[in-house]
Amino acid sequence: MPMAVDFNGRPLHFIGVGGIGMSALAYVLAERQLPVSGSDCHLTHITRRLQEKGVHIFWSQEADNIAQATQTLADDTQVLPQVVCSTAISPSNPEYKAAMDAGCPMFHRSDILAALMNESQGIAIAGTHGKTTTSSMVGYLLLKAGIDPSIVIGGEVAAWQGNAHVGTSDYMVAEADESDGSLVKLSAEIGVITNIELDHPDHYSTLDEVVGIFKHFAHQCDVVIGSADCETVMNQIQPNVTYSLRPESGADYIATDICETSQGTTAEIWERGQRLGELHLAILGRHNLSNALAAIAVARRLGVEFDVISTIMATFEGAKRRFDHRGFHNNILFIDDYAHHPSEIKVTLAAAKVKSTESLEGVNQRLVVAVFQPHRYSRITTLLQEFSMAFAEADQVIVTDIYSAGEKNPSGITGEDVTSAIGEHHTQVSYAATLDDVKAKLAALLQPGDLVIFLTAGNLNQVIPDVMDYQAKQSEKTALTSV
Ligand SMILES: CC(=O)N[C@H]1[C@@H](OP(=O)(O)OP(=O)(O)OC[C@H]2O[C@@H](n3ccc(=O)[nH]c3=O)[C@H](O)[C@@H]2O)O[C@H](CO)[C@@H](O)[C@@H]1O[C@H](C)C(=O)O
Ligand SMILES: Nc1ncnc2c1ncn2[C@@H]1O[C@H](COP(=O)(O)OP(=O)(O)OP(=O)(O)O)[C@@H](O)[C@H]1O
Ligand SMILES: C[C@H](N)C(=O)O
Repeated sequence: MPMAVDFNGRPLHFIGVGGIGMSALAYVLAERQLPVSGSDCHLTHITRRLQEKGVHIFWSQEADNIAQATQTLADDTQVLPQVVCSTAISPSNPEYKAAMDAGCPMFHRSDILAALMNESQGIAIAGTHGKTTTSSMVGYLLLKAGIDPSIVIGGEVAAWQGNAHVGTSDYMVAEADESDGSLVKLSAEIGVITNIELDHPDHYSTLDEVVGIFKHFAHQCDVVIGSADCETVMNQIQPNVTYSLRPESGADYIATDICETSQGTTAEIWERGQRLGELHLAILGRHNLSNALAAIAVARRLGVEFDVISTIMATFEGAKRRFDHRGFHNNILFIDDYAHHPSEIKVTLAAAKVKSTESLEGVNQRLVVAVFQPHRYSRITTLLQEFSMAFAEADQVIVTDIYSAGEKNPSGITGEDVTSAIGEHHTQVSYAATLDDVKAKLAALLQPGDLVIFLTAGNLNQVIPDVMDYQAKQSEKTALTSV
């Protein structure tokens, strides 16, 4: 029987504490005044936020951190920390090895999440795509509706200034990640499954293996809410409650009269054949209307009236890096999006196309320029054909080299291979290997009126401030010369 996590005062030490999932858990436990420490090979605003919460952050990741994280009690008793690891931490990591050698109780991130969920009324949001967005919507909806759940998700939301919130109710809204198979450790009163596809060939060889994990998770949920627009969810999971963008689906929750504009999406929402009312979303994309239907189904299960739901959802601004408006300079709109799978790229470029219909004074043509940073050699190698056909809605495509995400590259695949594959189906595609090459290419390419969307789960979005700054200067030059 694996050792239970001790939340009664024994120290916890997170290796990879800056991770988007790890940091959310560290935040919640630090908020509970537990002794929490951690290390990460990258110190960011996320580790700084933890430090402000009282988490002891080590400046580097090394074996000695374990001894330093060990507490010495009054009678000189040494209390070894409970060590929590991200999947990103390999067994060769020096701090991991030191913890093992010292005999520390070892846990995975998912063990901590499962323990927190087990002591809560758990609402777990799973699915290959849309977990962060949907869990953000559910958290926001319940928070603003006065239910005040705790929230631990894989993205940052302005409403709670980050990826975690400690609520006053027994409810906990959690993003349930399937990427490493640890989803099977989670159980919940309500489970949501948005869709099921192969996205992590680093862990799964076939779609069937992915389905098996979701089935295991679904059996551990009292109620499963699933998308009727995903055949695999419907055929393999048979959710108790369904939602769909297709009225003919017969789903429990459907959206009709869908109207997408550059300012947002409206739809009529129905619950088991009864009209609930009109929904307006400020965030674009049919995929986000689908995510919103899942959130509505959760809120209705908790007894929230639809007029409250629609009022709150109209003010939801989304999660960072998900169709995230970064700025508007020289009549060019800059959007940052986390899409890193062909299905995600398709739905996001469709939303970008709608956004580009927004009329701009003095501009008669608006091009969608997609800058794509392929993510994980394993994903690109396995899904290259699907990636090659995912960019039809973009007018121009720039492809960078592949973001490794810590992976090795046994197939030797490169960003140039991705560029060539997309080029089989798209005439306006080019390669910009490095972030500096991207800046140079955009300086030459972008025109007033363009909408440039950065598709990245890696570090490509680091270029956005410089690119916007360049365009702002261009705008000033134009203004001066036109005087
Ligand atoms: C690897 C993994 O399982 N990552 C998943 C996990 O986050 P977390 O466990 O926090 O992982 P990280 O965000 O990837 O962040 C990992 C952190 O670990 C540091 N590091 C990494 C290596 C090392 O040697 N030393 C070291 O310190 C590194 O700097 C980073 O801050 O849970 C999140 C919430 O569900 C997922 O979104 C996330 O990405 C899944 C896959 C996806 O969405 O598909
Ligand atoms: N329901 C959906 N179907 C398809 N794509 C979606 C959906 N929702 C969001 N996306 C796209 O996927 C990207 C990632 O969304 P999000 O972070 O919410 O999903 P996730 O499941 O947490 O992702 P991951 O686990 O891969 O990090 C978004 O930026 C958007 O491009
Ligand atoms: C983006 C996703 N977290 C991955 O690591 O593949």
